Amino acid sequence: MYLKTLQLRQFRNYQDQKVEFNAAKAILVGNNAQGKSNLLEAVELLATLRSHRMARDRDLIQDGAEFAQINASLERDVGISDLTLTLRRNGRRSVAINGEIVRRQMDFLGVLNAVQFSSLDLELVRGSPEVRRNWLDTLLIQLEPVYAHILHQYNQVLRQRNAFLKKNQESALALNTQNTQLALWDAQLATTGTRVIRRRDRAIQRLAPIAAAWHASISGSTEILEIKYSPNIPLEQQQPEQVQQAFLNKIQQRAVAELYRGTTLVGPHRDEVELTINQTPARQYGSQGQQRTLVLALKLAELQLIEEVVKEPPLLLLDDVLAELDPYRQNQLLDAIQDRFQTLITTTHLSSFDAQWLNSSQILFVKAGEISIN
Ligand SMILES: Nc1ncnc2c1ncn2[C@@H]1O[C@H](COP(=O)(O)OP(=O)(O)OP(=O)(O)O)[C@@H](O)[C@H]1O
Repeated sequence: MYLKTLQLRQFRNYQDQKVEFNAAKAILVGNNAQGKSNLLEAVELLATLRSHRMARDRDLIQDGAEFAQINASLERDVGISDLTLTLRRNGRRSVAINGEIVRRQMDFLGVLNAVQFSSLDLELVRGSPEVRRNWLDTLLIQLEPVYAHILHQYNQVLRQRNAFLKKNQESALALNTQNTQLALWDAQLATTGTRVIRRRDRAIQRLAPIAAAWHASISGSTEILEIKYSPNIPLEQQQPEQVQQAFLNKIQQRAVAELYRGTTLVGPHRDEVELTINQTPARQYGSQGQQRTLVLALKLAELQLIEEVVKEPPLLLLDDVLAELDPYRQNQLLDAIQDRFQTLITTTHLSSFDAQWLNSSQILFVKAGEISIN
């Protein structure tokens, strides 16, 4: 797939800016805080309707404006699509394809695919389990757009169940585990949660061998990367009914603690994705360089897996990471990309690129929310 044009209106520090991409690689160069990452964030939003910066919609809208709009023209094997995402201060969003409003967001997801790689991704190794869950969820949204709906349903049930537990936490009418209202929430939590768990499991099963192969190739086979999905609900059985039963059993076991703490302690909101290198947890393993190798392997695996599933190469968004990789890892990445994946790269200095790369790239200068070609 190929992003031909991108237009940003009242988005972050862009007033109204249109960019036409004319090469498989575009390098966005500029000082800090000029709007380079903002542009990549706009593409990421079109791909996933999420921002890895965890921004709220009102942060994405230009200060003082009521709405922001991102518009893109995307070429795929099936033809050209025109994508529009409108963000409003009240949080309401609308999406359109070829000028027609799309009612369900999941019908918009999956048109544009992109893998984002920024220095924040080192948090995949060092950060909390929530960082890894968000990463996996964002990947899944692109592999199976219906997952966005499934996850939304689970989170809704979780919020309502939590509110119920909280409300009754100190109630004089001590809530007991036989409560019928609670039993209804339990059943819904188990049904929606099972859908989340099974999809996360399938995605990791497909991603893990690809990431391990990349990691072996970059590390010269001296290190073995293992990625293991470690669900909060035991997943020995694969059938949905069995997973649901295991879910309900675990709720029973933790019932007293849940009532006491007034919150849901069981479910995929407590899952972990374990990353180990040579059987040692990656966060404890080795240097920053080795942790970067791991993240690079994950990103290359994401690219490959999305390409396998959607049958077209996704875009790659490299936010200020190339300079952080040593020349060997840079070359691994550049070799893998070649001209197959359209790549948008941000940097503060063109000096970190080799001449061949510079010659084959479109160079765009970013200054205070404006983009120029020289
Ligand atoms: N909602 C907003 N309205 C107006 N300006 C905004 C908004 N959100 C962010 N900005 C501005 O965008 C700029 C940050 O841009 P961005 O994060 O893209 O930086 P960058 O060019 O990638 O630089 P760096 O190399 O530091 O990452 C800041 O000047 C910030 O004030």
